[in-house]
Amino acid sequence: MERLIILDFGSQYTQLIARRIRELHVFCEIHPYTHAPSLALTEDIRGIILSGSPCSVRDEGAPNPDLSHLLGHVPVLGVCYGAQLLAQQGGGSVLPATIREYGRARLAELDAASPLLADMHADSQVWMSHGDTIQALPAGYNIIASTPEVAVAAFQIAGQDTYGIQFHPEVTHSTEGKQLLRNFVVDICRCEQSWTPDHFVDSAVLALQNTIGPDEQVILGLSGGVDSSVAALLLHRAIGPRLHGIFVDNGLLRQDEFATVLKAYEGLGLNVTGVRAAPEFYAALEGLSDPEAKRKAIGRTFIEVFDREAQKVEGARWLAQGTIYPDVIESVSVHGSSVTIKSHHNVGGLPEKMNLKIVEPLRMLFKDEVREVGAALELPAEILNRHPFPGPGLGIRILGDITPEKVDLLQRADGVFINLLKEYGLYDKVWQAGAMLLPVQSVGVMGDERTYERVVALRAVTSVDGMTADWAHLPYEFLADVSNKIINQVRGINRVVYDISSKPPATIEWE
Ligand SMILES: Nc1ncnc2c1ncn2[C@@H]1O[C@H](COP(=O)(O)OP(=O)(O)OP(=O)(O)O)[C@@H](O)[C@H]1O
Ligand SMILES: O=c1[nH]c(=O)c2[nH+]cn([C@@H]3O[C@H](COP(=O)(O)O)[C@@H](O)[C@H]3O)c2[nH]1
Ligand SMILES: NC(=O)CC[C@H](N)C(=O)O
Ligand SMILES: [Mg+2]
Repeated sequence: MERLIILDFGSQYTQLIARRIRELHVFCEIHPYTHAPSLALTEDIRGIILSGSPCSVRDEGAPNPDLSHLLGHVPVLGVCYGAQLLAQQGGGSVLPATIREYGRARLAELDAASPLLADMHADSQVWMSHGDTIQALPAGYNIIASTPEVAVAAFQIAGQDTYGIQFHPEVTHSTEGKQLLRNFVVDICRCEQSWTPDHFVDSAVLALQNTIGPDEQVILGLSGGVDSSVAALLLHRAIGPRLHGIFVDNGLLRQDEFATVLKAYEGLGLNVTGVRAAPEFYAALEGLSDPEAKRKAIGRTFIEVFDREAQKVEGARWLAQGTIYPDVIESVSVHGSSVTIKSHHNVGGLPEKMNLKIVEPLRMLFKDEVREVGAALELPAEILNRHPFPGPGLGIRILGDITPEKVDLLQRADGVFINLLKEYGLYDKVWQAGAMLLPVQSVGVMGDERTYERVVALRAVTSVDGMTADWAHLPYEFLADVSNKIINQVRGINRVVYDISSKPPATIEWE
């Protein structure tokens, strides 16, 4: 299958480049830049993109992999740091800019004959984010675009399909960025744009059949969420009854979720076992209030439960999970220099004693892509459109330590919120919603009596892929209604607040 490789130098925009390429129906993979020297140019690799970086090429120890076996043999596009690196490796000079450029700039001159810039305009708005600038290009490197501030806004190495650009085509604020990427991917790399959800299904099923031995059984953690359900349908198509789904009641699910989810799976012909393990999770969480400690305890207990269940299935060799790309990105840094935001419960790896290998068919997909694949597999709408719900569940929505009483309180408040969103026809308009139980008590007056009870924060966001999000601008009448119903119906809560933070700087979950 044709693909592009993005070599990641640690830019915050690397994933965005991947998304933009995939929007062009071309598959691409992100690899840490350290893979560059050993990258073998097989026929399926149609082009390479070098990402930006928080480093400066002038820093000692800055990423500086050997690219000589790639340049001239396959189309290469260097973006920002990638462009600076190409210039410096060729013998040009990169220096701190007198004016650092962050944000909007306009191209002033543009070589209309360059295939990279075809159908772009000379005054095109581009987005910049750099402190270094390419002062001098090596011989044989030709400028193809400039801005009033930066002479080398784009260049090409003569006689090669090697390009460098100082601006970021992947952000939507670069108004013709998509055109530039299309020019590179379609005209220069000659990709066929054949990567569609149906194509993904076929190749994923084939890959699973090749990976999983003919007598091997697979255990799959199923949650009722869209990721694991889509993974289940793919695996089911690949290996049929050798797939064994396990849905764990970790005591941190939503109101009535255990029963409703098991029922939804009955209709899909999947073989799913429900395992009630709430006491085990509560025991593991006892006394813990630090968010990362709680996440790790929950992750560990999940593994213990899966392990026990796997031992009941003869021939079980694999543990499948619905891990998707953002889970991976936010939990593990690509090469040690970017920070861990949160440890997602499902990416910690397995203890060796478990003797199971991990299979994650959706590991390279973004959420909206998973939904497209789910639609191609005819996953019922109730699961397909379900809001994401994190594996650690209410455990990371109860700030501080977890007790069954707090879980019960939050389940009821959350239930009121979600049901009302559905009643008002707002559920499908927001990307994710839920309630958080705060470790705060406040004074109220109910029926002329003083109360001193808990606060619930409601969170609803709009998003495309969960990587960035805005708070949902829910109607005031709705907020008034939900606040009133929670306070009247859920004893123990006397105050409701609405979270109006975007991501970044906040995250969607509070822990
Ligand atoms: N209660 C559970 N029982 C079994 N496995 C679970 C449970 N919760 C989560 N998992 C496993 O962890 C993975 C990651 O969870 P995550 O919440 O990211 O995905 P999801 O639940 O499938 O989809 P969504 O993000 O839409 O909720 C799941 O795909 C599933 O394999
Ligand atoms: O399966 C999961 N295991 C986790 O540990 C986890 N933590 C966050 N999330 C979900 O990921 C998305 C982004 O969440 P944050 O903005 O809070 O990082 C949101 O959709 C969150 O609900 C998780 N999902
Ligand atoms: N966005 C980037 O790649 C920045 C590269 C380098 N850190 C600079 O400031 O010039
Ligand atoms: Mg989930």
